[in-house]
Amino acid sequence: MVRIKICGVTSSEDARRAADAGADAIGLNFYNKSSRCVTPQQAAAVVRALPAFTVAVGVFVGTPLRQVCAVAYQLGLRGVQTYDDQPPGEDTFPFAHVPSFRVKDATGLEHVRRFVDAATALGRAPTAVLIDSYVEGQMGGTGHRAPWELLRGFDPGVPVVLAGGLTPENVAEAIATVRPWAVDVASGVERAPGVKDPERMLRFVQNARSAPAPPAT
Ligand SMILES: O=C(O)c1ccccc1N[C@@H]1O[C@H](COP(=O)(O)O)[C@@H](O)[C@H]1O
Repeated sequence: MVRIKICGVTSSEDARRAADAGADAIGLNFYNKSSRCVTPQQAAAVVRALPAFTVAVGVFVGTPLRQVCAVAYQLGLRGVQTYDDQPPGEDTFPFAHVPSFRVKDATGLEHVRRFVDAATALGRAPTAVLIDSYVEGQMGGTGHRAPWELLRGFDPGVPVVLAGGLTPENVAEAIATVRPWAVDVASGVERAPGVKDPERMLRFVQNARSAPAPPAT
């Protein structure tokens, strides 16, 4: 069954609704240029509101490893989603690590493969890789689709999380095309920037669950 992360949750109400809708994970965005950015204090309230079996993942852009780890420990995050081009240097992330890539063409996918190979050779294979669309000057949360056709059959050696422009309307087709391990959505289930729409979250989860199962991992 495909895993589902609803990203950019900014309130306890939205966290509970995402969990009630059936999401496996919610994302807390600490990137200060995002309309979905939360402070660690706001994030703590959101994490407290989650039921026991729904995990929280932190989204960090350009944040030093030490700071990422401090926030993740403090909040009890299950995973960290990062946007750095290099595998973590000296230390292994003591969390599920999901490096994220904005991909526009085959060269971009080759870069992902090389990243995973290099990290694996160092004994630091990521838990999964997230593939998003490439939009000049923006790191994520763009509402633009990733190149699904290019991603058909893409196997970097670790599970793939598909993100970028997913909606309740297109998620089943995206899963059927790419067969990702998980899907991740931010803007596609919002009614305003940073505010989730309960009905869209529910339909997103239902439609994702009705799509063909991804390969077993
Ligand atoms: O959501 C953001 O504002 C954001 C900012 C910087 C990095 C990542 C961000 N979000 C991630 O982007 C994907 C795709 O977003 P969308 O569904 O196309 O709106 C989202 O799932 C987050 O993981």
